[in-house]
Amino acid sequence: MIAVKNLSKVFPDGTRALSEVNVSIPQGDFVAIIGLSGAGKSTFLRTLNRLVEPTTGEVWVGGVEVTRLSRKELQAFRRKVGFIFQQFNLVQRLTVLENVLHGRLGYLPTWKGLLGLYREEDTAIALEQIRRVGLQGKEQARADQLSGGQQQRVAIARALAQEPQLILADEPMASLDPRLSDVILGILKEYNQEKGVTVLVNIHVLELARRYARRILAFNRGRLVFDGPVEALTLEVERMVYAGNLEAL
Ligand SMILES: Nc1ncnc2c1ncn2[C@@H]1O[C@H](COP(=O)(O)OP(=O)(O)OP(=O)(O)O)[C@@H](O)[C@H]1O
Repeated sequence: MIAVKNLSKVFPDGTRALSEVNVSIPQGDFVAIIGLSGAGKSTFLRTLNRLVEPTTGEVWVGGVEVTRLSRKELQAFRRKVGFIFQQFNLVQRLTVLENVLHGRLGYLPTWKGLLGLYREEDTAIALEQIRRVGLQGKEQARADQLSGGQQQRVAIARALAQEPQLILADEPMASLDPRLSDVILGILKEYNQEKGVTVLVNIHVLELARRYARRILAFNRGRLVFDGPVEALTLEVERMVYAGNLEAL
């Protein structure tokens, strides 16, 4: 369960990216976050694990007040949150397996992580996630030898290897061929259904949001303007979400 209360973010240059956002999301939901470019989608997602520090308000995840955690506690919390970036964020010179094993670092003492002293169990989990994303046989390939779609699948496998309670994905298809969107969202959806792990994903293509999500959060200029099941996303609501820039659809 995620609960966000009166969340606002004003960046140091004065840009107000989020205004008084209130929302609660039950465990196991699959949520698409939509809105025009600059609406605050990415900022919202990042405040949930404090990659962006909120200016005011509270974020609760699974009964923990994330906004009150110390640096050390935050580190432990992030172990349970898989974050998938638009630009993959892999270590290019390392292999697929080594990158996915990084998802296990939070489970090891730092010195063992630095020396790459993973347990058998960590390797088994990493290999299982590599299979899940369909990259078996590529374990020893270097990340920089892979296509963009394959690299994003490695990034997803790394996030899943964390055995996360929550997955946050910031437009994970945005830098890929549109035909790969179904592959990426399909993997996240399957994991969500199988494990009951909550997934929040920023999607700017409305049709994809409709197809995969159970619930939609829509932002417009930093305000949450719609929060409901996908069936309630009528044309009227769409107009409000994309107000002032309908041609962007
Ligand atoms: N570090 C920052 N400093 C100042 N302003 C920022 C910063 N990051 C984001 N913003 C601004 O905050 C607002 C919300 O940005 P955000 O990236 O959350 O939007 P978005 O909906 O994710 O857009 P996109 O779909 O283009 O990624 C925008 O006006 C953006 O320019």
